[in-house]
Amino acid sequence: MKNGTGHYLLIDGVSKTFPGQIGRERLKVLDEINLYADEGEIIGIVGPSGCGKSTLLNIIAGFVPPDRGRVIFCGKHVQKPSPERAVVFQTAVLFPWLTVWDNISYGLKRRGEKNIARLVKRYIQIVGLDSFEYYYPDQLSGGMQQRVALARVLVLNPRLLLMDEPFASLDALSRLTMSSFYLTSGRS
Ligand SMILES: Nc1ncnc2c1ncn2[C@@H]1O[C@H](COP(=O)(O)OP(=O)(O)OP(=O)(O)O)[C@@H](O)[C@H]1O
Repeated sequence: MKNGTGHYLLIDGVSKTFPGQIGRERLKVLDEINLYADEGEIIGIVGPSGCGKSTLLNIIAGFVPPDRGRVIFCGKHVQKPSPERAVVFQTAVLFPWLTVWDNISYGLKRRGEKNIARLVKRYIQIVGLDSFEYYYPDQLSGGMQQRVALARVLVLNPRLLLMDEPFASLDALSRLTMSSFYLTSGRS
């Protein structure tokens, strides 16, 4: 879908500073960032540690506001988080008191989705956790937890998927599998 600006996602002159150390001036992290993406596009943002990649992602997600500039997604000014813009973090953020199955079905239930069991089963299979449906997060390895986090987000079929080095805790083989899976995954 295009919007009034002609872009699916538009990052328009986004700047961000953070307080510096006591007595120092503010830390300029993002300076007039412009970027746009069309539907279906995959964009990777690379840069040295501390250059502001996560900060930009957090602004697109609506977790933090920019000092200047704006983010427009599907014609709407981003001002807060939305399930339309899902985020997978570097380390998995799961509900520790819920099983794999319940972590993945949580968002679907809240949304009142039908066919929850079919969808959850499918995504558990895709991320290769078939025999672990009833395990709790602390019974899984870091990479397995990350796969649950990915399935939990993808099952909701978000319009925008923001990933902050989500495969960092996976081994090379799992990383390959996960990348190809997420590129080809789509609700049917
Ligand atoms: N809440 C905050 N308060 C103060 N400074 C912050 C805050 N968040 C980020 N920063 C600073 O902003 C700069 C950019 O951080 P950010 O996490 O965006 O970098 P990054 O490019 O994602 O780094 P990495 O690749 O190491 O994860 C860093 O200097 C960091 O210290």
